[in-house]
Amino acid sequence: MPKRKRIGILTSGGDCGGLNAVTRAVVRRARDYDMEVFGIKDATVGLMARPVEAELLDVKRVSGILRYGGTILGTVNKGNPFAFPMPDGSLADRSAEVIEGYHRLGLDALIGVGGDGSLAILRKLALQGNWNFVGVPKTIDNDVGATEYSVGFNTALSVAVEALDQLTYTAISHSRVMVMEVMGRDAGHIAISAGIAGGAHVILIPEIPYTLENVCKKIIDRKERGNNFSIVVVAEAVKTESGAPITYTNSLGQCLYGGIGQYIGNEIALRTGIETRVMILGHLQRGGTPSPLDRLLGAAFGVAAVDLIARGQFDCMVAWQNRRVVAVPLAEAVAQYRGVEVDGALVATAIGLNTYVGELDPHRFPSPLP
Ligand SMILES: Nc1ncnc2c1ncn2[C@@H]1O[C@H](COP(=O)(O)OP(=O)(O)OP(=O)(O)O)[C@@H](O)[C@H]1O
Ligand SMILES: O=P(O)(O)OC[C@H]1O[C@](O)(CO)[C@@H](O)[C@@H]1O
Ligand SMILES: [Mg+2]
Repeated sequence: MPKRKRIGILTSGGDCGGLNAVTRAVVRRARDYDMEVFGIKDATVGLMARPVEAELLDVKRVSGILRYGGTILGTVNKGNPFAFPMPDGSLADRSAEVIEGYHRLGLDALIGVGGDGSLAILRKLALQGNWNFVGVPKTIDNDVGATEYSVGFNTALSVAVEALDQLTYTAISHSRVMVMEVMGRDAGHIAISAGIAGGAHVILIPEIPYTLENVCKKIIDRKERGNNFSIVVVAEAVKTESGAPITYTNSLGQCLYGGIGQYIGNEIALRTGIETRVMILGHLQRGGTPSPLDRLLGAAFGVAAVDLIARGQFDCMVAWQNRRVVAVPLAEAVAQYRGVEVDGALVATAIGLNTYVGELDPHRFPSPLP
């Protein structure tokens, strides 16, 4: 009897809604091809461990998990195997151990569910180690190239909009400005989408420069027109007006985003005299019940990823384009960082709503229409 094909699946980078929907779909689809599936624990960390940390997944094991937040497989967003932090503080190239982990497990192919950072690392490992690799894009940041949507973005967006709705009530009751800082790493996708859907009056994203003068002018104009409150959404990677990034280093020496909301809030209060409060939405955006759309996307991507393996199509990523799942070369997906399109429909929509989104050509009259 021919040996059953053995495939692995791992999730890497920050967790997000919909990861378990991918895992479940992979296991269910693999059954159709009589492939066995190993779930690798904590991404490259599981492949580096000896014995390799992985569990055989069957349909029963993944039953019901599409409702759960997080990932049953565990994940990492630190410890790049090409520059792995060692106990003595040095960085070591441990890629060979990770590569060997794939072969020790006897895999015929691997599905890596990751964001831009993870997919770039996994592709490098795959090329170096002769892995048969298929990528699935996931990240709340929605910044993976070549796909309109990544798994997890929609859940984060729902959380952010719900938060904005709640902040609006308290802003109105107290006649305040509320500033909400959202995640997104170096892109403003969560901010622009949540800002529009949550009715924000100012949306600041890293892709568009702004002036504090015009942020405050918008808020004062609203007050003069009888609006006692304003809502500001700011993406974590927005810089100060003079272009300085705001990050902090925690006690483990990790450099993280966080704090631009406070900077913007302080400046608004100082310049307008209006009481202002700031909220950092933080990791709430990553968790919680996956939205229906992320479950759908995760399911479609999981099924398609196994189909690609069955067809022997590797070094590619499943992507959502024009209402379909397609396979794109992984090189293409990781080559282009996908920020918010300054000339795109969402920025045009925000401008059409008279939202301040930064300093764009005042003579342009953009429309969401092409
Ligand atoms: N073992 C690992 N596997 C993959 N990426 C890792 C690993 N360890 C550390 N990283 C780092 O994590 C970063 C992942 O970047 P990032 O946090 O953007 O994650 P991602 O995969 O893009 O997903 P997300 O953006 O949703 O967290 C990479 O830049 C890489 O340096
Ligand atoms: O979980 P950590 O390490 O704090 O990472 C936070 C980062 O991860 C993300 O949630 C996903 O990339 C970013 O939006 C955020 O900057
Ligand atoms: Mg990323």
